[in-house]
Amino acid sequence: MTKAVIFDLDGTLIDSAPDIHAAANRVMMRRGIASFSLEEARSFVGHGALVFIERCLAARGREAETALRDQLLSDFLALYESAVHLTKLYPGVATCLDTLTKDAWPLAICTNKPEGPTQVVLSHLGIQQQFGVIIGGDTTLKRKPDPLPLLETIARMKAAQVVFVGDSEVDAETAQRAGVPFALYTEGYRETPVDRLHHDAAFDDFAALPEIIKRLLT
Ligand SMILES: O=C(O)COP(=O)(O)O
Ligand SMILES: [Mg+2]
Repeated sequence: MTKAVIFDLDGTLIDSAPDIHAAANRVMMRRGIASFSLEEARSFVGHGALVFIERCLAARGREAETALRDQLLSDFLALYESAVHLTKLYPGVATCLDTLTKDAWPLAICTNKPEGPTQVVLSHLGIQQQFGVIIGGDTTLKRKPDPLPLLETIARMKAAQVVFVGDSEVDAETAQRAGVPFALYTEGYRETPVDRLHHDAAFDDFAALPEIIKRLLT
C-alpha cells in the first residue's frame, strides 16, 4: 500500500511573495495603478493568479473592470515564469525533502500557482526532481479549496494513504474536503490563528516534519 506526502508550494516550501509582489507591481505600474506593499501582496496569495489579480483590483476599488483584469492577468502571467530570483526555500526544507526521499516517501506538489511557473521555480531551486507528480492551479478543472486537484494528485501517485502539508486556510479546507490528514506549517501566509484552523498536526520547523508524517501515516 503506497503512502505518500503532498506539499502545497507558496508559503509552505517556498517564500515566493517577494517575487509575486515585484511582478504584480510592475504590471500595476504599467496600467497606472498604485503599487502594493509586500504584506498586502502576500495576503492576496492563495487562490491562484486570477484571484490574486482580482484582489489587487478590489483593493483599489476597481473590481468591476473585467477588461483591465484580463489585461493585468495576462501581463502578470507573462512575467510569472521569470519571477524566481527573490524566492527562497524556507529554512530546513532542503534537508527535510532529502530525508523524506531517503526514507522512500513518494513526494508531490499540489499548488494553486499555475503549472508553468511552478515547474520553473522548482527547477530554479534545484528540487524539481524530488517530486513525482506536480499539479498546478491550472492543471485540473478546479483549484483548491475544491478537493479535485488534491484527489487528482493522489490518483496520479497511485497512493492509498497521504498526508497533505500546507500553510493556509485554503489548504486546511482542501484537506478536510478530500478527507486527508493535514499538517499545517505555521510560518507561511496563513491569517487565521492556528487553533481556529483545521489541522491534524502543526509545525514551525521542517526538522519536525519527518516524525509528524510517520505518525500521521501509521
Ligand atoms: O499561487 C497561489 O495563489 C497559491 O499557491 P499555493 O497553493 O502554492 O499556496
Ligand atoms: Mg500556500
